[in-house]
Amino acid sequence: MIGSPAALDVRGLSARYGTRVVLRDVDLCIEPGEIFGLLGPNGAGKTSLVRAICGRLAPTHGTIAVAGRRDVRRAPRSIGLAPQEIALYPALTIRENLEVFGRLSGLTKKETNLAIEEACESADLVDRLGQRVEHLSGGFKRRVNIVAAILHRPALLILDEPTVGVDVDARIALDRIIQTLARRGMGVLLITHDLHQAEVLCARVGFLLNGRLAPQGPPRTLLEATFAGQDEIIVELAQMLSVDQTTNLQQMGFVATNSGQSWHLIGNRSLDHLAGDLKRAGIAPREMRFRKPGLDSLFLRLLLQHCGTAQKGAA
Ligand SMILES: Nc1ncnc2c1ncn2[C@@H]1O[C@H](COP(=O)(O)OP(=O)(O)OP(=O)(O)O)[C@@H](O)[C@H]1O
Repeated sequence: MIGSPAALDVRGLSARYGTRVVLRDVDLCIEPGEIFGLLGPNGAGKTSLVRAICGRLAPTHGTIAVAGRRDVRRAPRSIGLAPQEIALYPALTIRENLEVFGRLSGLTKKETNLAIEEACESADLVDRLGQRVEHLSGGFKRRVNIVAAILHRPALLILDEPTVGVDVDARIALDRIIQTLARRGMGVLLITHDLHQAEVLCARVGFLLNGRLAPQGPPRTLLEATFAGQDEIIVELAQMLSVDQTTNLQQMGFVATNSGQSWHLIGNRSLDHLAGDLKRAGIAPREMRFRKPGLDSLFLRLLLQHCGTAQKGAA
């Protein structure tokens, strides 16, 4: 892959719907064989970025190249897109579905059959080709959804929430398939709300907030730069807090997630010391634990910073 152009090279991309700016000066490069995790809250602009990459939203500024080509609409075979909604024909078998998608991608019948064998080998679907999609589990439907997107061997595979709604075993199987595809040289843009999946799978991740893609980098590097070896203390509650107790927790530096049942604090503090502070505030935790901060901790911090900036901007 040395010498191959980047699977995706986005530079200074801005885009808008009418007067509403949705992407702001986005830089994003994905090398062949690299899995990049695109993270961000609802409405951040992830779908708009995918639409721009696929040539369906015109940039106001900046450039997009897929596998070295700037005119993506003339090179649709360079991109494979597996949408979040399963886009398959339920009454057809896996093979029949894939034959339709192969032909739609512009492959001949012979090329389609070859591609089906090869892609189904990677996704461990060979023994199931005769099964009707409506009889498959959610995890297997998601596998077929991915295979349908790669029959034409795209340089860039875009996966929009590929593991949403599947159980843990199926998720692990899907993660392996994604890794296999990357090892074969595809650049993968993985859009996910599953921050644990992103941490395990992605060489680099980027946070999209209000149309800006920053920060981005390897998960470990981002976490080290933000938290510098500090611990995260998580306090789980089983009680409703009074206004005073909530204020107390916030003054100790805790922030709430999970509808106020889970409180998080970053810092090197002793559990005994904290337990004393909580007791004095009349708070009896169901559980207290330490862990190393993960991408979910970083996501929470970025969201709080973003909300703070947005509130200051509005004031
Ligand atoms: N066709 C459109 N016209 C006008 N505004 C739009 C259009 N599509 C999306 N938007 C707005 O652009 C912003 C970004 O939307 P987008 O769908 O790209 O976000 P997203 O990160 O994909 O969200 P989600 O995770 O909910 O899918 C949102 O505020 C959305 O309301």
